[in-house]
Amino acid sequence: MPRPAAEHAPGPAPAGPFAARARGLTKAYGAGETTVLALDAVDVDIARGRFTAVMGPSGSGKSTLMHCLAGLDTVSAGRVWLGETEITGLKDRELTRLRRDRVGFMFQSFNLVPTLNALENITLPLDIAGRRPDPRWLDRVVGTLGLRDRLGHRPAQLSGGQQQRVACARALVSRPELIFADEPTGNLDSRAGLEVLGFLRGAVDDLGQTVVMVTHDPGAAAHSDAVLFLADGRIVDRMERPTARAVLDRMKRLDTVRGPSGASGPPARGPERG
Ligand SMILES: Nc1ncnc2c1ncn2[C@@H]1O[C@H](COP(=O)(O)OP(=O)(O)OP(=O)(O)O)[C@@H](O)[C@H]1O
Repeated sequence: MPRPAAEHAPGPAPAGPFAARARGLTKAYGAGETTVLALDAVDVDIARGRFTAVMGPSGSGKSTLMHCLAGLDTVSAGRVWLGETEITGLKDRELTRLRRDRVGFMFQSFNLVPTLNALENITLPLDIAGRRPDPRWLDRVVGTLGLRDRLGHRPAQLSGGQQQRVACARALVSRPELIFADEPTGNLDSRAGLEVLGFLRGAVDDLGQTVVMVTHDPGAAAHSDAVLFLADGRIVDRMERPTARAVLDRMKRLDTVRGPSGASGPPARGPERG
């Protein structure tokens, strides 16, 4: 097993245009016989300015990977960098600041504040940080997401798709280096889901953002530039320029190899690159 993060002095990131990186990332939950190894020495590079999807069977470690890369969860061993900054070993306060300044989050439940209107929800993370939004960027995000005429509405007055777009704008407004989206289309009908995927795609293509999206949906993954496949806490494959068909086929093979018990995964193919 790699050395625990606490034994490393934070160091510079391995070279490369990466928004996030991990080496030997290991996460175990529980202790003794009930230990669950959610991530098993994962090496991963998240390329800057690209849309990466993370797929895998239920329990394969997708959310854990995202949470550890985003500094929302501690690691059991290994090292994680956000941009050039190693986050393993950072103190809570430094980590909170780094997350606030450099990472945006979108979750399946949109986590909008019901008593605030759309604009207030969008700017809330900046308000909390005591920062003012850049008006030109805010205008561009709101325009790109088609929210201009909805800014005064409260969440209850918006459709599911519009609420998710507000959550998307909130993730974008601080111009984060990296946006993590956990099943962002999970609660939406297919039309609204497509809309949100289109906006995430646009955030990458038009606004130059980096997006990492966890999804179960091959159709959603097909909007990404590359898909990482997880099984039993390991990255077992990746696919460039995915199509829904190819992703579906790959997922079926993953499920077949794992078998119904999920006890054995396909052989790991070594460190993930680029
Ligand atoms: N807080 C926790 N305590 C104990 N075990 C946990 C905890 N969180 C996750 N796990 C376990 O770690 C493993 C990976 O969980 P994770 O949520 O990352 O999987 P996932 O691929 O995102 O699953 P799903 O697709 O079902 O959301 C699972 O076996 C899960 O039961």
